[in-house]
Amino acid sequence: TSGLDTLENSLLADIASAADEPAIEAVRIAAFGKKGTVSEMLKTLGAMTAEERQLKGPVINGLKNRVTEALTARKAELRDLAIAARLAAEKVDVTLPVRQSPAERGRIHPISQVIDEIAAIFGDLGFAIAEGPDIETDYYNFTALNFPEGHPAREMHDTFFFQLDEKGERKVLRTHTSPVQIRTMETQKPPIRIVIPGKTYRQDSDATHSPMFHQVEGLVIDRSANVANMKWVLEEFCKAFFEVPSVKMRFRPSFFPFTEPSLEVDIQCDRSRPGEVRFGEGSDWMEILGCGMVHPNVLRAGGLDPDEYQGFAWGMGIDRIAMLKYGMPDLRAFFDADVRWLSHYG
Ligand SMILES: Cc1ccc(OCc2nc(C(=O)N[C@H]3CCS(=O)(=O)C3)cs2)cc1
Repeated sequence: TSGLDTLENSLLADIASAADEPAIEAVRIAAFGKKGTVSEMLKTLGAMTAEERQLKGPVINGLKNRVTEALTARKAELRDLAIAARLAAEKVDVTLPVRQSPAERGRIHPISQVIDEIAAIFGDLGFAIAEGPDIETDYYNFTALNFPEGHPAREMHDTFFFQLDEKGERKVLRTHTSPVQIRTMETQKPPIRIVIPGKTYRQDSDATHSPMFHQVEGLVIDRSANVANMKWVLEEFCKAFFEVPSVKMRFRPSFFPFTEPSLEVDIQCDRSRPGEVRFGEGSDWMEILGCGMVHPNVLRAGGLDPDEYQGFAWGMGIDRIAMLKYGMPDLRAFFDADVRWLSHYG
């Protein structure tokens, strides 16, 4: 039976040296598969005489049992080794400090940053923040602001109109934040000093115009507010916002239905370096806002007597100013909600 011993020793050696589960499975197949060495051995029992089988049977079965036992034990050992290896590989050290990857931190949108800055500057000048509805009536958005019937701004090419509502009222997406000033005059006794940041909507869309954009308007109403006061307030704002000790401003005559006189304001800037704008210096001019003395019809629409009260107002587009301040090429990037872009400016 030396042949049997040799076979058993070589199988046990193969089992012991099987390094992983596929290897031990290969040994099992070599021993107990269809053409397996042990399977073949067991088949020879069938062809033996009764006496022969009596003799060899227990020897072959003994070999089969010992090899099977060794296989099972080694399989279990290899399984445990594989599990231990995975546990080691996938170990997570929960005591490690949190990774501060930038993407995980939220960002304040540049427009919101600019609104906050502007609100803070006027807050320091004694202004309150006022807000109002984005969906406005035709009355508050146009009529109360002295827009005559048939004024082009009332047309569809400029303004988003809603279907007539159940009361036959024409609703619009507000084209400026001015309706809020009317609503404030109706509800608050002068003196009034408010700024109104907010979303405004126009049928406009190209590299420098988005159908939804942001404005900050302001209103001062009391018994003596005049153009000189207006110029001072606007100059203080520009110095603070553009962070310069002095700024040259140019007031050009203009026209708006809700102010008389109306002015447009440029500030001095230097655009000699391509793609860069510096304020408070240079020989170039940049328009940044419009302003004027509140028209008497508008005071009346707010329920005030023009012989008793007067005031001034202004309006500026934030998106453009933010672009200037942060040096952004295209307005549309503001609304793409591209995290990489936002985190660059956040
Ligand atoms: C009751 C009331 C009375 C007066 C008012 O005057 C608001 C004003 N706005 C402007 C102005 O030039 N605005 C534009 C600047 C760029 S923009 O974003 O397109 C809007 C001038 S005076 C507002 C409300």
